[in-house]
Amino acid sequence: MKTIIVKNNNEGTQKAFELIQAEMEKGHVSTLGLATGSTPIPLYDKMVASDLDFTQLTSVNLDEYVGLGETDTQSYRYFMNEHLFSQKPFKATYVPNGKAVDGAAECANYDAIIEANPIDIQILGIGSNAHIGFNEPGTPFDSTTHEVGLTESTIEANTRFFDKKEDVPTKAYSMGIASIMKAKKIILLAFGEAKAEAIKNTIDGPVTEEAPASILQNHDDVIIIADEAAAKLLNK
Ligand SMILES: N[C@@H]1[C@@H](O)[C@H](O)[C@@H](COP(=O)(O)O)O[C@@H]1O
Repeated sequence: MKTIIVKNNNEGTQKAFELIQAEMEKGHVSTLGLATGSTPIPLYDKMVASDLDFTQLTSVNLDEYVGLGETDTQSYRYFMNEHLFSQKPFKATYVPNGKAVDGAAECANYDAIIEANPIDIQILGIGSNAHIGFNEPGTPFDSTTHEVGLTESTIEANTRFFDKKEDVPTKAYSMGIASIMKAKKIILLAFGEAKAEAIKNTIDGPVTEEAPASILQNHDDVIIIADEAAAKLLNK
């Protein structure tokens, strides 16, 4: 696990962009694993502003709210279309279908998509309880795509994107931890003090299902880019 501590979000975003660009220039990227949340927005802005060509690449996103579809402005599909895909076309883009009628079939279908499109670089944010994707504390490390009941703290944290808390979906489909771990390279971004405890548990803590991101200690190509605020509790 490599940790890069940067001054701020701007510097961290630039680093992440350069890493992606370098891998693309080496011809190492066919599939990008993408994340939502506010953290990667500046990275997507940079990708949009760049002259990188994604038309030969496939993207696979981590998660989607159960019940929300492409036209719902809070869906992760809408988010990705808005921030990236409508401006930088990809060959194919995958996000779990929140409107699927048969949840189990949707999860199996998404696993098949991940299998057919091995992820070369996975971008991750992190929840304040160290969740990755929507894999909340307690999620088995051997999980594949599954339906998740969101924790109160995650619902609370995501309320800012909705008019009111009651509008936040209580369930989501998420790529599992085992699937995330199969990505060849993982870049996790963490900015701001609200992520400090999660980053400490991820890097310095034991590998435990109580801190889902701690499993990344067992992956051989993980780069954590944290700003000083998110890194402030780390052992020196
Ligand atoms: N499912 C997403 C995660 O993928 C994301 O990492 C997290 C943190 O979001 P933010 O980057 O806005 O802090 O939010 C949601 O829970």
